[in-house]
Amino acid sequence: MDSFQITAKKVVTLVMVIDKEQRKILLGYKKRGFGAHLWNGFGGKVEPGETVKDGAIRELKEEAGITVKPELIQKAGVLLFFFEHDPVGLECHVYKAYEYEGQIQECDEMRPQWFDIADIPYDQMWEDDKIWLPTLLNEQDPFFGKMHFKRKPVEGGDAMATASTTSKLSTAVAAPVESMSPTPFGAAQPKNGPYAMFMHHVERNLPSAPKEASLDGSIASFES
Ligand SMILES: Nc1nc2c([nH]c(=O)n2[C@H]2C[C@H](O)[C@@H](COP(=O)(O)OP(=O)(O)OP(=O)(O)O)O2)c(=O)[nH]1
Repeated sequence: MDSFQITAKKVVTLVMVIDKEQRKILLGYKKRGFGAHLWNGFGGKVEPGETVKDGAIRELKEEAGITVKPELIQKAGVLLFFFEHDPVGLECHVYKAYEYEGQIQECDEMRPQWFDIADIPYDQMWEDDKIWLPTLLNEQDPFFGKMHFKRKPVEGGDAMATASTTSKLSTAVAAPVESMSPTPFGAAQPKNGPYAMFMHHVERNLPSAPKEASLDGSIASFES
C-alpha cells in the first residue's frame, strides 16, 4: 500500500443534477481533459479564493450552462481518490441539485444529456461511480468513500511512464491534458478510462457531510 501513500491532495467538485419527477439524471460527455470520453457529473478544480460550493456552482454553469442557487445545492459526500505511485490525491466534493435555472448548453469540454436513472451508462463512466452514485440516488447520503486506482496497461504504450496524474490536472489550464499524457486519448482509450479501480471503501448515511479528508484516508472534519 506504500505505492498509494499521498502527501498532498487537490480539491475538485462534482455536481449531479437530478429530475426526481422524471427519474432522470443530467450527465455530460467529457470531450477532453482528465476523464475524457466518459460520462460524468459537472465539476472541476476549486479556484483560489472561492468556497468549494461556489466552485461547484461555477463549474456547473461553465460546463452545463445552468445555475443553481447555493441553498438548493446540497453536499452529498466526499470521495478521496488515490492513484498508484502518485503522491497527490484528489478530494472530490460531490453535490446534488434537484432544481436549476437557465438553458442546458453544450460547451467545448462537455456535452450534457439526460439519462433515465434506470439506464445510467456505468460502463462508460469512472469505475467507482457504480459504487457511490446509487448511494446518492437512493438518498443514503451523506457518504464518504476512498477509491484506489491503478493505471491500466495500454497496448503499445508505456502506461507507467507518467508524471503525477494530478500534477497534470494543475497544468490542464495551461496546456491540453491530451498532449501531456502517455496514454493516447481517443479510439484506443480503455473502457471506463485509463484507470482500473483496485480497492474501494464507502461509508453511507453519515450524520453529516464530510468537509475534509485526511491524507491517511479518514474524515478530518464534518460540515457544521
Ligand atoms: N464521477 C467521477 N468523477 C471523477 C472521478 N475522478 C475525478 O477526478 N472526477 C471528476 C472530479 C472533477 O469534476 C473532474 C476532475 O477535475 P478537473 O479539474 O480535471 O476537471 P476539468 O477537466 O473540468 O478541469 P477544470 O474545469 O477544473 O479546468 O473529474 C471519479 O472517479 N468519478
